[in-house]
Amino acid sequence: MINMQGVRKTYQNGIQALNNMNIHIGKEEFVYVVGPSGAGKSTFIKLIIRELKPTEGTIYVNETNLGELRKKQIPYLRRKIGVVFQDFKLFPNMSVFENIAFALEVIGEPGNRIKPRVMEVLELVQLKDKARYKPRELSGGEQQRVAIGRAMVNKPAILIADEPTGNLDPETAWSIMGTLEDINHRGTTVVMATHNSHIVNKLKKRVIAIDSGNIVRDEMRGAYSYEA
Ligand SMILES: Nc1ncnc2c1ncn2[C@@H]1O[C@H](COP(=O)(O)OP(=O)(O)OP(=O)(O)O)[C@@H](O)[C@H]1O
Repeated sequence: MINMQGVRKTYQNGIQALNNMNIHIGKEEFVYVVGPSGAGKSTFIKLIIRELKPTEGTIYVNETNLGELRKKQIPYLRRKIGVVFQDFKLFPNMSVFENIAFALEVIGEPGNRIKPRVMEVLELVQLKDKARYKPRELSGGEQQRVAIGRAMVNKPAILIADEPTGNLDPETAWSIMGTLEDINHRGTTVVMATHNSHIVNKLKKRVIAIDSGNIVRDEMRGAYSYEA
């Protein structure tokens, strides 16, 4: 599903963000990526979604070698990967429905298929009754669920979440985790970068710990840190 071999990323300013990453994430796994600020977590995620190219090494996502991907093929990769961020990144002037539908419109989905699929997704993220609301009329947790809905509308094989609970209170964060678990149980691989030690330690999953650009720990049902 996601395979990195000998991946190194050095930014133009000379900072080596990742050194020799070797990792395999299989189908339907749920993985936390943890590590201190500046460890390389976002760089790892940006490489998977092909926002960045590695300086060295090979990355496969869904059997696609990203190094052989041409620029115009990137949108096809992005359909296989849903992405959610800490700050939701919703369109403020569009309703919940329109925010989700937009992801289908840009890939040229026929109009008659859009409404039924958006309704399915609203059901998945439990926002059917808020379809006409604008993002500013929603709580942070609801906004994050819209972002998750938008990420899932193309039925991607992989959902990447970069600090998805970062702006949410603890209770809302747990409800978002419930949504992510549900998505994972339905067959989507979930990769979540997080600083939320409470969630990682309570809701046990595979933990990949990165520090100074290296994988320092990779454990099934791992903890946030060694001490935890
Ligand atoms: N565009 C960039 N140009 C230069 N250096 C960068 C760039 N983006 C990140 N870095 C550097 O690369 C290293 C890894 O950064 P990265 O954002 O991947 O860390 P992170 O683990 O996601 O941190 P955080 O938890 O704070 O989000 C850091 O030293 C950072 O300063």
